[in-house]
Amino acid sequence: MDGTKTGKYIPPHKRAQLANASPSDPPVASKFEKFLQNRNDSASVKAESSWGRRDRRNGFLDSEDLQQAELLFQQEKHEGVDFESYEDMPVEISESSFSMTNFSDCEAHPTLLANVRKMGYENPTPVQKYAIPCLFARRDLMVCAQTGSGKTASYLFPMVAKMLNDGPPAPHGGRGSYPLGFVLAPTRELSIQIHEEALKFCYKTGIKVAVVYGGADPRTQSKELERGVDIIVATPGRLIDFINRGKVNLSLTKYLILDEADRMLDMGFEPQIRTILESTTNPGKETVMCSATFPQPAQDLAVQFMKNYIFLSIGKAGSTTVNIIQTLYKVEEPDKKLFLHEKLQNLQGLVLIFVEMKRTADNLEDYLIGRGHRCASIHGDKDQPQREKVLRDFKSGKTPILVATDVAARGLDIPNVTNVINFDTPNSIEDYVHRIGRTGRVGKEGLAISFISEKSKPIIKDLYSLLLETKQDLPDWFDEMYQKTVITNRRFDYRGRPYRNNWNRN
Ligand SMILES: Nc1ncnc2c1ncn2[C@@H]1O[C@H](COP(=O)(O)OP(=O)(O)OP(=O)(O)O)[C@@H](O)[C@H]1O
Repeated sequence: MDGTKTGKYIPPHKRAQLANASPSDPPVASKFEKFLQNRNDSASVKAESSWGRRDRRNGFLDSEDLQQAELLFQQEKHEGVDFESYEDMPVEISESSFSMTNFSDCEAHPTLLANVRKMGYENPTPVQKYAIPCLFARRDLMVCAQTGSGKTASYLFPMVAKMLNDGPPAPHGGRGSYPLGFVLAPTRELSIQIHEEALKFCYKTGIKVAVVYGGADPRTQSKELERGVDIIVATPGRLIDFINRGKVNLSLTKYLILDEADRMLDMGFEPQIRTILESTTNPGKETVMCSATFPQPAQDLAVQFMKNYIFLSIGKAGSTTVNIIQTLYKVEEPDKKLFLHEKLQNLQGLVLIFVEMKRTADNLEDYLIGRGHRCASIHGDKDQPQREKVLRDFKSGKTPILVATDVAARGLDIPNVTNVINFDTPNSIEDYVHRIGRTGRVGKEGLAISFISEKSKPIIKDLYSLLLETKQDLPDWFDEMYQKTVITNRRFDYRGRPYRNNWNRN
């Protein structure tokens, strides 16, 4: 062993450096001790599981991760959480033998259970009660459960628990990261949020989590990957980038999770997802796909990547929670801005306004600021630091009104969003469900307002069914609009009679 007078090991790449050290440099031993001292000051915490032992820092944990998790624990506020409304929801599960009542019912490491308590989770939510035991049984799972019902924990908790129970894998000898698990999400902001959740579940366990997404400096992300990461949260494009550059290798990956799976499998993302899933070669891999909406074409595609999977649906698939009051206003396009300005006078709390185009987001932001509102906007043309700042200011209430395109429609969990406004109606009912799901989360109440105009036609039929199903009040004018749309859409056979199929569908 090459070492110093004190017998301490010096890695080869440091030896030349030390040989050239100037006389004013402190002696090697004190330099090393200083390093240890600093490390002990900032991260004197050792991992509480066998995952720490293989750590290059002799089991000491990454101080930044610890500090971030501690900060996140402090921000946890679960007062007012009321899952009663979820309790009598119909549960559809393809195999009925899986359910649990408490987090401690399953074989979970004490550190993980302590983390769950620190997060303020007293009992599992309905989706967690069914999904967690399925995943402990090492089955593939397709989950469809309402927005804000706790799907993130339903896959993170069992993944971390199984990793802790199995212990770290044998050293692979390769360069870069060989993650045991990954979570893919469609937007950068959602990846950041899932990473923060994962940091809390992994607190003090020694399991290293990282997030990689587009728009951020790839060098910082790359350095982190080089040091070795156990769970990667990622947007698909950036992950593929790192796979191609040899920074990530998925040959050991066992836990494959697609959040917002229907979005990930639609035309925009499907080729990237295929590339990623096909580079996972571990025969023991387990796949989870989840979303609040899972239309049949997406399910048909999802099954291509799953084996012997369980299907779990809580509440009516693709529907919204009854905690959201949905209100419609008939407003013609030129009047929408003024109408919005007036509506905003009476709304409290955080208000999220959805528009269809980036340009509209900018225009509307300017208009509302001009009218004295504290407002910002978020969309795909803003650079990433700007996007993150805008979201931080919104969450903190500094700018309580946020105009957004669909980049903010899925997954974002922002407490106190009391109102969602569809300034422009979305193109599909799935987008509508995700958008309004930014309010009324974890059993809280929320209000969703939609401006309906001539341009809303493509969604009228599905919206009508959804509103009926969720027992919302339907204004007469909307009923008429629906009837008209149905009649216009009816097709006729050569004798001028409507097709039977259309009659049934309508
Ligand atoms: N068991 C629990 N007890 C209390 N709060 C919980 C529990 N599980 C999750 N939560 C909280 O519920 C909120 C919503 O959870 P989450 O974001 O996972 O919902 P989701 O189902 O993924 O929603 P979406 O479909 O919109 O992505 C989060 O703030 C989370 O911390």
